[in-house]
Order: sequence, then structure tokens, then C-alpha cells
Amino acid sequence: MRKSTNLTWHNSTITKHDRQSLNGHKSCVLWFTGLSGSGKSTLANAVDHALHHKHCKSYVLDGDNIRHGLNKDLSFKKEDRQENIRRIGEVAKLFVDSGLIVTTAFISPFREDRETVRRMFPDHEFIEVFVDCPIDVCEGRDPKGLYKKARNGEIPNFTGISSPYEAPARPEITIRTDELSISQSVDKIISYLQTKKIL
Ligand SMILES: Nc1ncnc2c1ncn2[C@@H]1O[C@H](COP(=O)(O)OS(=O)(=O)O)[C@@H](OP(=O)(O)O)[C@H]1O
Ligand SMILES: Nc1ncnc2c1ncn2[C@@H]1O[C@H](COP(=O)(O)OP(=O)(O)O)[C@@H](O)[C@H]1O
Repeated sequence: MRKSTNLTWHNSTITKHDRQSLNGHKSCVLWFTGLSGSGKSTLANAVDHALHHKHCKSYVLDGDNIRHGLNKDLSFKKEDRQENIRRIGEVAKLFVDSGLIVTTAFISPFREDRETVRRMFPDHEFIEVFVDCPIDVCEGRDPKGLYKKARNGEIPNFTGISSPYEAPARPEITIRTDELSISQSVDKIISYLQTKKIL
């Protein structure tokens, strides 16, 4: 819902295409989604690292970091997660417009919210990456001790325990992080970008 009126859109004289030409690659968002501990941040950063080494312009948007600043006013109730994802979608869109390959690491548990973000982008610029990992493996990893706290009732609305996670129906890429190593996963994602002629 837009609350402001009397607004006029100004087009930039330098287009997204101009910026992509300068960079020597196309821009897009790799939208990683999955349970806490599934490996979103690890893979988003590893892909960013691999792209940087290929002299590509890239940037990571990570859930924990964004919730320290831009989205510090949001909780984990459903409406706030929806607003969290909407804002990240808008930020990602700006970054893609600036010519970057953006990797985002948000649980983004609701299918409808991810589809809303997908609709913000032209075809092929939104690449959904399902970081698929059984919850018992995520819980076994528990890198931040959050599952333990959630099981003890110390964290309400914890995804996978007391709040739902809706797996993607048709993600562009699925990564089973309990089966592939981090480097195999990065290779799979970079190959996808090459096949789609983004790189
Ligand atoms: N209740 C609850 N449920 C899930 N996660 C929680 C919760 N409270 C705090 N955290 C921490 O916040 C990180 C998830 O933030 P996101 O912005 O990615 O969540 S969401 O997309 O809005 O659902 C998540 O990061 P990851 O573990 O990297 O996924 C947690 O560190
Ligand atoms: N194949 C793998 N892919 C990604 N992470 C893995 C893998 N195997 C083990 N891990 C570990 O699992 C943890 C995932 O944590 P993190 O990336 O923070 O997940 P998320 O961002 O989804 O919460 C890290 O400690 C990482 O080293």
C-alpha cells in the first residue's frame, strides 16, 4: 500500500543495461531460502566470494545483518516477516538495477512472500535457491544455539518448530546441503549462472 501521493518517477540516464555492459556480466538476485542452519549465509557468502574472484560485481544481503539496521523495527510474527521480505525485495531490486549479482540469505518462509518478490523482477533476474536440509541436520548443526533455545521455549515463533516453513514448489536451483559440500554447491550455482549466460 503506497501512502504518498504527488510522486513522479525519474528514469536514470544510465540504464541497467549500460551498467551490465560496463561490468561485463548481467545482474540478478540469487534468493537463498531455507531453515535456520540450512546453510543460506554460508552459501550466499561462498558464492559472493567465487564471483568476486571472477571479477564480477556482487553483494550479500543477510537476514541477521539487515535486522540490525534497516529492519530493526520488525519482529518474527507473520506480518513482520512479510514486511521484512518486501523491503529486502525492494533493496535487491535496486542493487540489481545497479548491475550487481545479489545473494540474499533470508529464511523467507512463506511462499506467497517469495512470489511477491519474484514478481518485482523481469524473467530470469530472480533465481530462487532452495537450501534444502532436513530439520534434524539443521538442529544438529545449531550454529547459533537457537534450536536449543527454541526447544526450551525461549524463542517464540521459531521457524520449523513453532512457525511454518513452506518449501519452494519450483525453485530454479535446489541444494541439498546434507549431501553436497560447500564447494560442490558453489560450483552448481556458478554453472547455473553460466548456462543462463548471466556470467
Ligand atoms: N523466531 C525466529 N525464527 C527464525 N529465526 C530467528 C528467530 N529469532 C531470531 N532468528 C534469527 O533471525 C534470522 C532470520 O531472520 P530472517 O530475516 O532471515 O527471517 S525471515 O525471513 O523474516 O523469516 C535467523 O538467521 P538464520 O539462522 O541465519 O536463518 C536467526 O538467526
Ligand atoms: N554443505 C554445507 N553447506 C552449507 N553449510 C554447511 C554445509 N555443511 C556444513 N555446513 C555448516 O552449517 C552451518 C550453516 O549455518 P548458516 O550458513 O549460518 O545457515 P543459515 O544462514 O541457513 O542459518 C555452518 O556452520 C556451515 O559451516
